Amino acid sequence: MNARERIEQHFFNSAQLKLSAMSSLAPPIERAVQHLLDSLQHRHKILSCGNGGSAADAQHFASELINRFERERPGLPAIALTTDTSAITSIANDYHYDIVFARQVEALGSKGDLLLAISTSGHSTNVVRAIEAAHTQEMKIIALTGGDGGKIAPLLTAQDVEIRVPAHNTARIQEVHLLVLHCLCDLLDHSLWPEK
Ligand SMILES: O=C(CO)[C@@H](O)[C@H](O)[C@H](O)[C@H](O)COP(=O)(O)O
Ligand SMILES: [Zn+2]
Repeated sequence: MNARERIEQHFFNSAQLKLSAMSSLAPPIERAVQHLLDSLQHRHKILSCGNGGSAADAQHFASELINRFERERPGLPAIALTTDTSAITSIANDYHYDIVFARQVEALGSKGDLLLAISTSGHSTNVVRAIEAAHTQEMKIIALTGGDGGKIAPLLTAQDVEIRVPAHNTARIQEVHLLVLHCLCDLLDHSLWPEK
């Protein structure tokens, strides 16, 4: 394949996955919005985490809540657990990288808050540990996963929501995760501030 063909293949595969995943992902996305609304309407907050590209997604979502998505509205409470390099480096240095998010969940999370946990494989140990810590704090989970859901899927309870992209390629899964996050932002805006 030449460069042009490779580019076209990426566009095609990404678009095809998004369309084929639409009907299976819409119901868990709707449930996730209900969880977000429940937390935000009761003045609780959203914590988000992930590694690599998913760290960027966790920050992307938190910034869209704190600042804005497409509509003028008040800021919403969200904290990306990927941004405080002093906290992350000291936790990893003094204890272990596996608990960089869990420690922050213990410190910042409380009952009624939500954890947005993002892992394309479902196998990142620090995300798994964050979910366990969130359950201890009586927080619900919205998990964005892929593949077979990895170690995250069996950890989730009936109170949680898993939005699992039916694919195995990390980049393709991330591309759908970003679309899911934008759906969540849009639905939140339209539920909390309906057009008059
Ligand atoms: O963005 C990419 C690949 O597209 C990478 O940075 C990727 O996020 C990293 O390898 C992550 O460590 C993968 O973690 P996970 O999605 O399996 O939890
Ligand atoms: Zn990436």
